[in-house]
Amino acid sequence: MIPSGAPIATAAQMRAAEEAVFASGVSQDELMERAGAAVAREVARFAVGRPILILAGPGNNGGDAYVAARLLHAEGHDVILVATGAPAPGAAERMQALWQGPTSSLYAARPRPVLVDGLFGTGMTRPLDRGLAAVFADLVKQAEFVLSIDLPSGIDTDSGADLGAPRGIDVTLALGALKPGHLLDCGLERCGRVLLADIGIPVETGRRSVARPQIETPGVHSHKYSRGLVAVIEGAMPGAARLAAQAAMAGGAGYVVLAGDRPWSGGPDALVRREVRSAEDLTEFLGWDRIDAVVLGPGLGRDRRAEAYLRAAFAVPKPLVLDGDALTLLGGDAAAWLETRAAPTWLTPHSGEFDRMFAGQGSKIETTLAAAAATRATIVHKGADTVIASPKGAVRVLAGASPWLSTAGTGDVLAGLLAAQVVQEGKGVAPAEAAVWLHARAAQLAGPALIADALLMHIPQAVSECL
Ligand SMILES: NC(=O)C1=CN([C@@H]2O[C@H](COP(=O)(O)OP(=O)(O)OC[C@H]3O[C@@H](n4cnc5c(N)ncnc54)[C@H](OP(=O)(O)O)[C@@H]3O)[C@@H](O)[C@H]2O)[C@@H](O)CC1
Ligand SMILES: Nc1ncnc2c1ncn2[C@@H]1O[C@H](COP(=O)(O)OP(=O)(O)O)[C@@H](O)[C@H]1O
Ligand SMILES: [K+]
Repeated sequence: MIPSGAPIATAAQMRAAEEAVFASGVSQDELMERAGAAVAREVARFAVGRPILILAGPGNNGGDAYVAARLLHAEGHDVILVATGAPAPGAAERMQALWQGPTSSLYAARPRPVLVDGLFGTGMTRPLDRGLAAVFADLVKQAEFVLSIDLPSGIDTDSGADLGAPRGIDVTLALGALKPGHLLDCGLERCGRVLLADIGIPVETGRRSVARPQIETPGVHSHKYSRGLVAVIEGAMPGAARLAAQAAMAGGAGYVVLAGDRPWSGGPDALVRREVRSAEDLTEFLGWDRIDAVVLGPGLGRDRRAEAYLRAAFAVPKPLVLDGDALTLLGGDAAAWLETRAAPTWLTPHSGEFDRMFAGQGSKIETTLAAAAATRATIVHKGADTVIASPKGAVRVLAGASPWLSTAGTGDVLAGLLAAQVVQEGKGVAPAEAAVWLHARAAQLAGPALIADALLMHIPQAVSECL
């Protein structure tokens, strides 16, 4: 579990925020005392009297560990400290000097029921030494409860890449802000439950974890058109567009039209069908001024007709949600295509589609931000770590959604939900954040072994939790 609506800061942003705190007159020792006290509080809560082993590395993460050890020891806990190297001069060294309890060397350390990992935090620069990684993993395996200070040692702060972190950490206590490493890639599965400690470091950032949205109940003056009309375009695999259309309905659009030429008798009667057989038909239909947003791509196909539909949709100055095959058709030319658009666009690629469209290096947050800037579109880069990025640099991340979402059609549901939020919420990351939250919540309500169709019936419950 990840705290929602919390700031996300890189190692460099964290360092800058700490520097600002020091400049305001707070000493490094004072900040470390706060961090260590936050750690001691959580460890005491979870240890409930069991013996504690604390690992302290050579940097400030180790400094936090020395403070926590001292405070826990002073409270009467049974604490043994393992120092993995002499601390660098500065606050960490001073905190080490204040530790007066029992100390063990790493290789002589015996496992204890409670383990505190203060080896490395935001200063991890390279993979863990193999010997250290093995001992650390063994101590984790044999502990009953493990808490990592700030980040699991062996997770890259900015990307979540695996630098040798063990499995089995129960709680990670993030200090001051979440880091990308709590949310992305391997970090997502190694942190356990993430808690956030406020240690008085204000972090100014437009990057946050996804939060539950606020959704307006329709008012007395609302009517179906004022709540927004979503047009979903059918293609070669019509089931995908049907899922998107039904998700748009459940997500609160006032009117949903499914445009295509496939017979379908099974859908809700409230879903309006419009016959569209060709790109000319589509252009004519999309000229209807009642349409507030268009969804194109789920099950579209990649043939000539699909490409002609894509051109027709691009020519219309309406908010556009592009998913699935539409993204594959754009491919590496996405930025050039999107340059031609005046109305806002949302792209919802999974990582395969994203990689076909964009090159780029760095964390999932950095590559998604770069793609948003290049295309001037808001991008929902899906996966177990879903990253939303806007061209203006806003970022939202949702990590830890139900892994049962990894089944065909759930992305189509997200595209429809997104369009429903676009017609209600407007621009940028807000509708994407709302859609991603509703999608994840519906998946949680649907439970294990869900299929995409089952998500649909749980969307209203998810919406009701946002009113
Ligand atoms: N700033 C503050 O006052 C506050 C900071 N806070 C705390 O500080 C943490 C950040 O501290 P930090 O910057 O000192 O980095 P940290 O993670 O302890 O490690 C750096 C040391 O590890 C070394 N090293 C790196 N990778 C390695 C590897 N694989 N294997 C072996 N060695 C490796 C690296 O060596 P180098 O790369 O320089 O060779 C360096 O010696 C942060 O997460 C939070 O817990 C809070 O107390 C609030 C106040
Ligand atoms: N392991 C996972 N954990 C959490 N969410 C996942 C996981 N795998 C996929 N998802 C989510 O499921 C959806 C799948 O979308 P997509 O791959 O486009 O499927 P489709 O095209 O079949 O509809 C996305 O919202 C994605 O974020
Ligand atoms: K750590």
